[in-house]
Amino acid sequence: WLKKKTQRKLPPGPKGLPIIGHLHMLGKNPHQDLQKLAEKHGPIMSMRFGFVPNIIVSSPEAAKQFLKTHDLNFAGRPSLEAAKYISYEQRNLSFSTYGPYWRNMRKLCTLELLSNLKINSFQAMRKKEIANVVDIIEQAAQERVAVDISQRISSMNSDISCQMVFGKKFEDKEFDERGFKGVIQVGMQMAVAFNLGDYFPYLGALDLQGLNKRMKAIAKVWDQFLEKILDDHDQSKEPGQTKDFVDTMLDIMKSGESEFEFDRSHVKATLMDMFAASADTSSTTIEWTLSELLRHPRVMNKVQKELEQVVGMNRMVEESDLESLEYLGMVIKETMRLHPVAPLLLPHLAIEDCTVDGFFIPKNSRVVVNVWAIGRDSNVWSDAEKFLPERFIGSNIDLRGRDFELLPFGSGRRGCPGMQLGLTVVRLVVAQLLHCFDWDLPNGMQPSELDMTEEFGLLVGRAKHLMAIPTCRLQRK
Ligand code: HEM
Repeated sequence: WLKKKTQRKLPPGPKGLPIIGHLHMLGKNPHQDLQKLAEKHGPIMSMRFGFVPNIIVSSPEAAKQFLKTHDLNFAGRPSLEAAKYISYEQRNLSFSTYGPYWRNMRKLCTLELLSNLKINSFQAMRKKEIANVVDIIEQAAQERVAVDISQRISSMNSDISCQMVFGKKFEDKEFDERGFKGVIQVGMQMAVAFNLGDYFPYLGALDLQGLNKRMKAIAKVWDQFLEKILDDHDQSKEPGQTKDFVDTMLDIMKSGESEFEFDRSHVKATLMDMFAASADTSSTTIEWTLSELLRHPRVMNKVQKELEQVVGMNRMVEESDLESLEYLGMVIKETMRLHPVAPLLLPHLAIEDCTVDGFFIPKNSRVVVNVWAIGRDSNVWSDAEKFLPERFIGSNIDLRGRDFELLPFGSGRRGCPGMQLGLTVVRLVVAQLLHCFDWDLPNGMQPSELDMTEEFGLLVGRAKHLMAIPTCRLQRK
């Protein structure tokens, strides 16, 4: 047994320190630090953060091994302190452990919220929300003032997600003195904060940083809000009224016919998950796309020319136009290659011991796929650091999880179930904003001067808000 054990070859990795392992090697941007380390130690790298073994995956071939060949074994999720406190003991979809509950809940969400049929049923609502933003930007265009694109897009997406998931949108004042967005942001910040308990499990219960206490407090505010939504749905039962996602979840819960445990806490965890997973992912991708377009006026003009040809200058963009906007599709792919909003995906967990590429991967290792590093790998992409949408002309490479060199939505069992919805919103908003307006950077800033610094968090967005001055392009009737 001893011989067998010592023969097991772990993936290579840097030398760690006692107790903390390799934690000291991660700075403000872990995806960038891990990329540099992988260049030295290889695409399957072994590291230890505190007491927790991690496997860092940084090439398309290696990603394929973990997310396709051995997908089933790596479909677990680690139990993180934040997931425990703000997602009802991991009853949500994103962080639930792999098993029948996760499978059934994923099926339910796909069918009741994320299928093409459901996505299309919210088309009119999206159109209205985007038209509201276009109105506001038109006003700014008349006044020749800069628009805070980051803030506008984020709040519009939050309204779109609210209506899809909760059935209506909310005013800040309906929530707490910090406002709707404010409370969500506090929760998100705590979720990504460095939590000792995630790396030294025995310390978790001691809550030395006081983080768990603060997370419990924010979870309470969330819970009251979600309870109110469930109560409102329970009370407004008018015959013939169309059912929304909350109604459907409540019906299933009350019927008692679900094949899995399903009470109020499961409903609340899932609602919150769907909201959190859908709002900021799309808006951050839109922000990066517009940033790259402002830095590359040639590309921006080309997208606008395509819009002129496909849509014409007499009307706004409709969702039915999106499939014909081929160049726009390439621009989105190129943006997601350079700026995947979840650069390390969500952490996966090895359910059993496994051998990958001759390396032994112990059970319970966390698997981190660095799709940011893969997207910028010069062995995979020529001129990897350049923004060149034309690289996709005549190429079959797609971003839906089939091609492992481009994985902004992950791949396999745990791949993003909201991809179709996300891509619809991203393409529609970018197309509409470029069709209705020309954009200039404020204060005579040159395109090459636009700051593209990233800020690492639950998602990786721009460190600074994107500001630009609009000029009306389309005469709206
Ligand atoms: C541009 C938009 C989006 C991007 C880039 C994105 C990206 C991702 C990524 C990278 C993952 C992790 C995959 C993994 O761990 O292997 C993920 C998971 C997930 N996404 Fe998205 N996403 C987007 C939009 C959405 C939307 C609109 C929803 C709808 C509610 C959604 C729901 C989810 C859920 C529930 C999971 C967890 C799946 C599971 O663990 O089974 N996402 N997404």
